[in-house]
Amino acid sequence: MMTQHPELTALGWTPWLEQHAACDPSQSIARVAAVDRDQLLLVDQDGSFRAKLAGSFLHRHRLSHELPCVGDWVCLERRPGDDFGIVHGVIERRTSLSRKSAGNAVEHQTIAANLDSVMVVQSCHFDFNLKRLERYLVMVMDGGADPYILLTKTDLVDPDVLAEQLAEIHGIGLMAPVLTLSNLTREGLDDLERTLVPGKTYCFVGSSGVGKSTLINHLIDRDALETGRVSATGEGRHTTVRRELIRLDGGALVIDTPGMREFGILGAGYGIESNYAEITALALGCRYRDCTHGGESGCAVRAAVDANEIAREHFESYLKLREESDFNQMTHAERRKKDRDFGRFIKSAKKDLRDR
Ligand SMILES: Nc1nc2c(ncn2[C@@H]2O[C@H](COP(=O)(O)OP(=O)(O)OP(=O)(O)O)[C@@H](O)[C@H]2O)c(=O)[nH]1
Ligand SMILES: [Zn+2]
Repeated sequence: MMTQHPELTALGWTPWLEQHAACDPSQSIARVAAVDRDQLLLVDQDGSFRAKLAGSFLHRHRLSHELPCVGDWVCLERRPGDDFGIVHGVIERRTSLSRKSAGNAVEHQTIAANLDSVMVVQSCHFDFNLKRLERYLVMVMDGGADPYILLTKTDLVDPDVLAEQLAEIHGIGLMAPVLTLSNLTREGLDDLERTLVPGKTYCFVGSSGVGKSTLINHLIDRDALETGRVSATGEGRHTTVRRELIRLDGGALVIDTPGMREFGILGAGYGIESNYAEITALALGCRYRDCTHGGESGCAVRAAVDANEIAREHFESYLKLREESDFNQMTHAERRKKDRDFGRFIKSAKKDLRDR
């Protein structure tokens, strides 16, 4: 049954989610604002409330990435007078940001879901590093969100240094929009705020100390910070859950989780792009964000292979690895289907390469 939920638009609800939601007509929809062990803090048009996962849901979903994370949308049952909502399902994620658990290819942890854009933050003072920037951009794009590059602490470097860094970013063909700012002088803060679209969801990733917290504090005013803390008394105990999905005064949504902060360190061991840095860097220059390099127009990777700037075998092994990586991130049903489709695609991509 198709229902519209205009009341949820301000929280990030979209037609795509509407199409992919498979909630029971008796269930309502809410977004996950924080996860606190076995409890969830949810928000809907009426405000925030707590919820727990239905036993049947836990029984069916044992992998960590199948459990709700901040930014997820869930189907729930909520009876008047109940302290807790009961979550019966997680609505398919449009995008996500995840990291692999060490030593396990299938098990990976989703840090945040349904992000529209991810701002990859580097400080132009000491922290600036193109290779690491590429790695972050690839991780963001792998999860389906649009990347932005944000250089902070512009007050600490000469304008020449900043100009040189911008030239380097453009020089390797990165297509993500670049913003610069100083949390100290607040120069560039207005530009960033203008970039944030109401109803869209953002997060900031980057190494520790680049100024993410300072920036988010600038974006949120004190009032929002206070209301962001939700206290609730239930079952004789008092809990305070720090809300990680924040709605700014301008209407944009920002996800700020501790997991996001660690993302930089833990994400660094990520596999594919370290060996295929040139390819993934080139991929950022492809016309389509979701380019598979399988023959789309404006494909920067194919162009480089054709120009012999990248060895064909190298490209083929990249495709192979990419296939495995994508495969690992899918559900079992998706896998059975994609296994066949992607097999055909790889075959035709290879044949295509040989035929040239
Ligand atoms: N000069 C200058 N200092 C800044 C700027 N932004 C942040 N800082 C300082 O840099 C230090 C680290 O800033 P944070 O906001 O805590 O950095 P973070 O990225 O949130 O770090 P984690 O919370 O560890 O991930 C603090 O002492 C800030 O005051 C800036 O634009 N210019
Ligand atoms: Zn391409």
